[in-house]
Amino acid sequence: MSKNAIVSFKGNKDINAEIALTGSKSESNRALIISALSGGLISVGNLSDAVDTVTLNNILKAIREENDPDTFFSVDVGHAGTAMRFLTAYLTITKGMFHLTGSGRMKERPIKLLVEALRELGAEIRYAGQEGFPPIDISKHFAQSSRKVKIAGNISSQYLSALLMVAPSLPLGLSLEIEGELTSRPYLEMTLSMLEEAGISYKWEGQTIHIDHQPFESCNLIVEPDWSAASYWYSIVALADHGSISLPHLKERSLQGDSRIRDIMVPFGVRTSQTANGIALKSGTSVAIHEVLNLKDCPDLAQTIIVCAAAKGLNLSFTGLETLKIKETNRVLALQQELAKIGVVLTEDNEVYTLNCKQLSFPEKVTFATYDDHRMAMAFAPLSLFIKEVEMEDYQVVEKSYPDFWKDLEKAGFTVKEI
Ligand SMILES: O=C(O)C1=C[C@@H](OP(=O)(O)O)[C@@H](O)[C@H](O)C1
Ligand SMILES: C=C(OP(=O)(O)O)C(=O)O
Repeated sequence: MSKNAIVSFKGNKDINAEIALTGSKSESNRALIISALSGGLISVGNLSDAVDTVTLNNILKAIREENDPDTFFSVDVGHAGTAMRFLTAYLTITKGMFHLTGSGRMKERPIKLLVEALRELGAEIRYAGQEGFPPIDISKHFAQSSRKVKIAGNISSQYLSALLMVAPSLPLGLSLEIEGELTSRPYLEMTLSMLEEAGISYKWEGQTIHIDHQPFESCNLIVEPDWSAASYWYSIVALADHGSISLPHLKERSLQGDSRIRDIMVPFGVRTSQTANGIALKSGTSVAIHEVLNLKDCPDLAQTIIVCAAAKGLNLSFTGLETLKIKETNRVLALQQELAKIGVVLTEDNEVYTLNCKQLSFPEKVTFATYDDHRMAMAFAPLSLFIKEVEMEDYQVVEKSYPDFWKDLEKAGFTVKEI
């Protein structure tokens, strides 16, 4: 049974705290797959506490412990998109027969392009439900028939990352041609950097990435703290009267594209400095933003930035939000519905999304729905700096990527009471 919580902030809006963020969910899930592919040669440090990572880790362990290739294995990833996509490719080349499924929402998140690419390489995969969507059945037979595969880049970079991680283990290697524009590019670059750290060489020529069949090298993949989680602290500092937050171990130069939050938040009045121990955020002066913000490279920051801009009454425009519709929920619709509760309208016109904050107002109490989406809860929580009582529905939803989010808010002076 899901539970709600009342989130509030009393006193002056002066915030001062040190917050130790959990490891990046994206880096962790790649590290787990790469380690599994290396046959244990590669170890992983500072793994994320995210439920998505715990789920993937448990699945990989259970598969490793089962050594009868004729056992039919049923695997449930819950809400974890990367786990679904990465496992689809990983299980294709793993001995055994697998039924791969997930939550109700996962069955609405497309997987067709990845399945088609794997079939082209020689995989036998069947849809066990609706064509193009999980659940899928993966047979034990895989004989690579081709090295080349083409895939559209505009739906999800996770398909490409999934293919690239298994590439060194494919007998013929892989030449992956990206068709059209590429969404979430930093995530693809993260995959290649982590493969490189694991001893894998690649060539990126024009639209094609080539990886030959090659062995992994022994190493320890250390996961950095999660920059997407850091984004909620940027929002809090941007909305507080005075904010000073230190985030240990976070590095400005990061594999994570969401580290762009640092530059995006400068005009929102948040200054970042590198310290001996990590980074420090401080509130400063805001400046007007005239350009349209393109979030194609960092879709997971969209909710943080849009809600923060709305609360500041900024009529900003955004592009690059198309993939938000196929994430944990239709995030565009969810934002529209919840922003309406503070009088803000988010319109969509030909892939340009614009905030209209003319009627912005903060009622004494607002109940926000979270749509099974951790980022809805975390993006709207900072509004408790303006709204006396924020009731957050199904507040534990944050555990997907940042289980300690509410505890950390309490450290910074917020009150979080389960009801
Ligand atoms: O590869 C990854 O770790 C991720 C890629 C992105 O997805 P898309 O490539 O589907 O945009 C991002 O939204 C997701 O949270 C994590
Ligand atoms: C989209 C996300 O995750 P996934 O696609 O891995 O479910 C997210 O964490 O915002």
